[in-house]
Amino acid sequence: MANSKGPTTKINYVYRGTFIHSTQQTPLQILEDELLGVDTDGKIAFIGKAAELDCLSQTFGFCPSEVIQLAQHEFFMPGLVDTHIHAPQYSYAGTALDLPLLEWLNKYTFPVESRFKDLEFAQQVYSQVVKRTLRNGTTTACYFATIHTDASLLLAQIANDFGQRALVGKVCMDMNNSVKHYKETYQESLDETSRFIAELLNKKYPLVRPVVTPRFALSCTGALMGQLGAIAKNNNLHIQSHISENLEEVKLVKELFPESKSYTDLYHKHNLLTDKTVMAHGCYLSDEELALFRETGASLSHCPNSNISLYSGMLDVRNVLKHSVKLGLGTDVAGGYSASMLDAVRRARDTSKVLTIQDPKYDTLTFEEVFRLATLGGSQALSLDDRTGNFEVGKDFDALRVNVAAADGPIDLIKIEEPKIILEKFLNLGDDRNIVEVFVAGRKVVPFTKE
Ligand SMILES: O=c1[nH]c(=O)c2nc[nH]c2[nH]1
Ligand SMILES: [Zn+2]
Repeated sequence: MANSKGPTTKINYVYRGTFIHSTQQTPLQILEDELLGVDTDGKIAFIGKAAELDCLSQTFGFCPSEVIQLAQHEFFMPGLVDTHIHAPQYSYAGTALDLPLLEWLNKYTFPVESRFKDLEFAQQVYSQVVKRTLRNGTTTACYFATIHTDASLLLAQIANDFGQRALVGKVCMDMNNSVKHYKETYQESLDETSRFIAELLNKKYPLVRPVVTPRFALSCTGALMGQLGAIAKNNNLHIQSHISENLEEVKLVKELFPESKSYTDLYHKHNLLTDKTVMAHGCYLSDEELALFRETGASLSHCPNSNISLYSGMLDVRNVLKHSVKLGLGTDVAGGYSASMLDAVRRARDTSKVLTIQDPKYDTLTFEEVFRLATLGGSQALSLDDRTGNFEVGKDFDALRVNVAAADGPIDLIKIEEPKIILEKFLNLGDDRNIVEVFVAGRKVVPFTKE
């Protein structure tokens, strides 16, 4: 509906066609033959019926002849939100999928991440991952970088240059017994985290923010976790980490921190669970732990490709939702082998179906619900839902223009289909060839204007 207050800024452009998004009330709202106007600040100024064109054009001061009409098989959907992705690991995505988490970290991840001291290497990989994810419709990404401050700042700069909304974390780890050169001292970790935050905030990038990033409990001393919690609190920052991904990890955390009631309690004691915290995985959380997530407002990132690829486990998403814990989807590159959030959508559905195979009474997630997790759910999990996640008036226009019938694309349509079918086909069969334009905060960022 139109903004009753009328225009405060000028309209930059108006699209006419089908808009599909989720709301708190419904996982799938299909708006057919609608008009959506974006103002010069990149915000959604109005959304209303095309039949009201004359009225809207007068209220918002745009010219009806400048309205851009979507084609038959096109629609707009909100940008995809990747709530958990390791940018440096993109360098080996699609390989190294033969080991469970802890062995995988020691054999592949830590040696590769240690190379990001080299800024030229970082520049190459970070440009690739930002471009690849944007092209695949990730308008918001929550990135882990490495322990290297300057390379992490470079990732933030690249995201800003390409116009991606991003949270960027310099990884903190003062414990690593297997790859000894890939860790910091307690003091280095704190000093470099403070430098990272100060330098990144000083850049005043409009869409890129720092996120405090203790890697996980097995990489951080209690003292470091506690201080990182304090830094996040003092600067009102996001926090990200991993939790309860793999049974061996859970067992070791219990042995290393016997005074804590649970893995979740350990993070809670160190001030790491806030309403701006996102924890990846959570496959083995108890109901009591989920209740603590709910109480603190912390969220989970479900990374189904990674959970299968690293033999970790399967998250019971239905139970997480039942506990009213905020939840988004993540690719978790490179434990997850695909950088595309469309893959995360498919794997989330597959995992839910496997749970139903194991227990036929299990209530499988619908494609509509998974669509919501990949968009609005992700924005809620990152506490960015006041800015993005769906097509509410006042939010930034973060959107994908999708053409399911794109020439040379992966989808064959036999006949004209209704929008719901078209969305389902795109989610299950589509790829970047179907994503003809990507907008972040109203700016067209795909196709790229620079290489
Ligand atoms: O999937 C994961 N990827 C990682 O890099 C990592 N580090 C700790 N725990 C982790 N889990
Ligand atoms: Zn991860």
